Amino acid sequence: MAKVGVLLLNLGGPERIQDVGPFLYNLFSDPEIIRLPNPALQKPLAWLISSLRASKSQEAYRSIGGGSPLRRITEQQARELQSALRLLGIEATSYVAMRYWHPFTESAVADIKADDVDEVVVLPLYPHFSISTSGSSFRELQRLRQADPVFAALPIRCIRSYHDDRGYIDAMAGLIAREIQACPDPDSAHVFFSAHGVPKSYVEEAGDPYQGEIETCARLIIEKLEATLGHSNSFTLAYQSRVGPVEWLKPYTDEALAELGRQGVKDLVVVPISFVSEHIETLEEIDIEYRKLAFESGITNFRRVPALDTNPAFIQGLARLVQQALDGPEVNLDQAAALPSTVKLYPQDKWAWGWNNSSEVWNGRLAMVGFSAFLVELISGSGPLHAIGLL
Ligand SMILES: C=CC1=C(C)c2cc3[nH]c(cc4nc(cc5[nH]c(cc1n2)c(C)c5CCC(=O)O)C(CCC(=O)O)=C4C)c(C)c3C=C
Ligand SMILES: [Fe+2]
Ligand SMILES: [Fe+2]
Repeated sequence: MAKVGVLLLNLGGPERIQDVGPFLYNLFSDPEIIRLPNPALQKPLAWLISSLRASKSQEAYRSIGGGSPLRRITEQQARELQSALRLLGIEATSYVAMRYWHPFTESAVADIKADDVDEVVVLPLYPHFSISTSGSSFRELQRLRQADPVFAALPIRCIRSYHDDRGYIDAMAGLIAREIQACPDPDSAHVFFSAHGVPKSYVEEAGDPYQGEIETCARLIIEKLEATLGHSNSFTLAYQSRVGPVEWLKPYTDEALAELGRQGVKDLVVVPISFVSEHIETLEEIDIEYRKLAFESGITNFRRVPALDTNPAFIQGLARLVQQALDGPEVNLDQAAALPSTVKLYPQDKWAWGWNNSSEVWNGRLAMVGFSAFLVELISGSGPLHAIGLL
């Protein structure tokens, strides 16, 4: 029987307070997270942003016990999935590959090679594809495959996303239905989907399918809820966890909560939709920050639906996805990371006079260089602005 390696992809999280700075540096070093026109600026800017953000992030991780539970939960999911697959008669071993913290993707690949597996199924723990999450991990794996002929020779089947998969949708609807039924008047409970946001330009310029997949998923969950409960609940979809000054997908969760409060909504069932594990954004941002905001806005009953974690229906659904992938054709990493070909990835490099795409790009590049030099001078305390007395 073939030995199957199931490679679970996730983001990773700092396990101790002292890991927060280096974890943030790894995250912001990724061009799929901050898209800069000039790669030479990536590392200095990552250092700068991680240094500036570290204390705020550390405070958030302190409030949930001093570190992220993501590794522990992902490893539990991996063990349970492995058992479910073995019950289906598949000789599977699961491996965890985190993008920005331990266990890193390289170490998962080293384990796969050491175990002599015959083929690999790549399964992101992100049901919805985004350039910034599954896309980034697929590309990281592609780099490792290109550098390693032994890994490159292994047949690979990638699962790109499963936002509309029955197993996943039904597991989510099951958890949400329990919270709706616990409300004093289940018919009038308002279902509030809060998805992790991404910058709007990812969707509108780079063609990230993320927003479309989130919207489809929310609709399918609502349909399943109606079929299960026999009544329809009103719902909102909003986006949380915005970072930085650019515009992200809207509506923003905080603004949408305040609006529902103004409209007189009292019972709210909050669904963390893009996350399959508890982590900082559910335990701190939703449970502490948004709960407080909701109460201040007049919402009196704030029920947060738990993340799927090792929910048996969810794990069964993942096992079926792996089984289907094994029965289907090979899907390589390029196919899994592909975006629609008609979209603008980066504006053209060609120089042209006038107020056009090219001049906008060059203005942006010059502004970025100037801004970075300014920040470096601000931190180092010396440079041309100090020399002429402006700083
Ligand atoms: C669907 C899930 C996620 C998307 C999409 C996503 C995009 C994205 N995230 C940042 C910035 C940060 N993310 C951070 C942590 C973090 N993000 C996700 C998931 C998605 N991110 C997870 C699972 C985690 C780990 C949480 C944990 O428990 O440790 C952080 C660090 C935490 C903080 O300081 O807030 C940052 C920063 C961007 C910029 C982005 C899209 C471009
Ligand atoms: Fe994130
Ligand atoms: Fe956050």
